[in-house]
Amino acid sequence: MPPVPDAATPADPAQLLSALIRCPSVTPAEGGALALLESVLAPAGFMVSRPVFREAGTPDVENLFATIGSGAPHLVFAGHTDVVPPGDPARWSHGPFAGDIADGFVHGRGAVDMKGGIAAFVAAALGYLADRGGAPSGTISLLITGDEEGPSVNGTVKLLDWAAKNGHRFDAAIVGEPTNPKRLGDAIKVGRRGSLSGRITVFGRQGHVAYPHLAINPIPQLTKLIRRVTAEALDEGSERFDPSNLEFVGLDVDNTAWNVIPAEASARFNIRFNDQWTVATLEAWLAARLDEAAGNEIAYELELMEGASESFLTHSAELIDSLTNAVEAVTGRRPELSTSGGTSDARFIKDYCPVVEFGLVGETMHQVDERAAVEDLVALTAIYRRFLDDWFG
Ligand SMILES: N[C@@H](CCC[C@H](NC(=O)CCC(=O)O)C(=O)O)C(=O)O
Ligand SMILES: [Zn+2]
Ligand SMILES: [Zn+2]
Repeated sequence: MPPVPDAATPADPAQLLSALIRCPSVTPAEGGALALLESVLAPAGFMVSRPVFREAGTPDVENLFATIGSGAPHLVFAGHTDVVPPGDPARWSHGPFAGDIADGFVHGRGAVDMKGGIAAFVAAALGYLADRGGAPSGTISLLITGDEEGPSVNGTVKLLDWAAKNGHRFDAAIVGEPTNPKRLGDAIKVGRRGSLSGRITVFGRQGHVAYPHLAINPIPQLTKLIRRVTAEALDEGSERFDPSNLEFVGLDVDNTAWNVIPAEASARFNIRFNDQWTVATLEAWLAARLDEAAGNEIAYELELMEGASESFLTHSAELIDSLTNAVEAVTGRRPELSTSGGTSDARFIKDYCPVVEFGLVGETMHQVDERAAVEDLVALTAIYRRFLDDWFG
């Protein structure tokens, strides 16, 4: 088994990642991952807090905030130690929580999403501090949650509020999510599309399938509504964002019988939307089309779920240029400034300071045989280190 990294020396990112993978931190379990980070950060002089956040109806979640130095500039590295479940371990070439280092890769769940990003920024920060006699010329903080892959209720959103209440003001943030599609240096994320989930429920009248004139079947009515809202594209994209897309993700009819017309049918959807929309304009767009299709004939309800996020774009040229230059200096490639893909905890951080995202190559994230190239971990550490030297320079 690979050794736990030596806390007294700047961490080797591959060894640190291997040790983190051996902590089975499937959301919402802490799995030892935050304790391991604390054991590496505290001896280096970081003040480490481990707040636990709670909310009715959601699991309690452990989080970590570590900070060193004082005053401005205040840089925060952000990320999550929770991971998605591995599925059947027998399908993996290396145990999902074994942390094997073999064939030039660190193997295991979370290798790229995103314990690898954390290992690299911890190694970079420890190296930077060691070279500066233990103190930054400003403040470096680490904001790590155990609730990114889950409901995202007891994680970054509450940790940011906690940090603000404890007097921390950030000037810039880097999230270590895997942002590169194919090769390290492909892309920095400088914004994210918004996300809105909702449900359309059609109310019919339950009845016997042999006597349909005495019932109202909500299923064909629901399909009419679905057809209407999927009949046209939301948009064709904008200057900085991909097109918005609306996807139906579930159909729910509470009926196990073969001879009963059900009373209700509902469809769940998620919309990923660009800067041409807000949650409010999307609601109006949906309502107009649903009303038109429903007329007086279909009784329906549109519900929008809590936790929607608006799109955002980071405008800080200082932050984007510094990171771009660091990526180019190490990889020889100038990264695309991207807003594609899913959302991330940057959607919460952007309310506190400019935020950009850069991490490993995301190709194997959430897959069986997730793995990070050791070479990429070393290069990512060098990129973060270069950024630190430049930012605090
Ligand atoms: N479960 C949470 C957050 C879901 C975040 C998730 N993000 C990714 O998959 C990242 C992929 C990428 O970087 O493109 C998502 O977009 O659904 C919630 O729903 O609140
Ligand atoms: Zn992630
Ligand atoms: Zn993920």
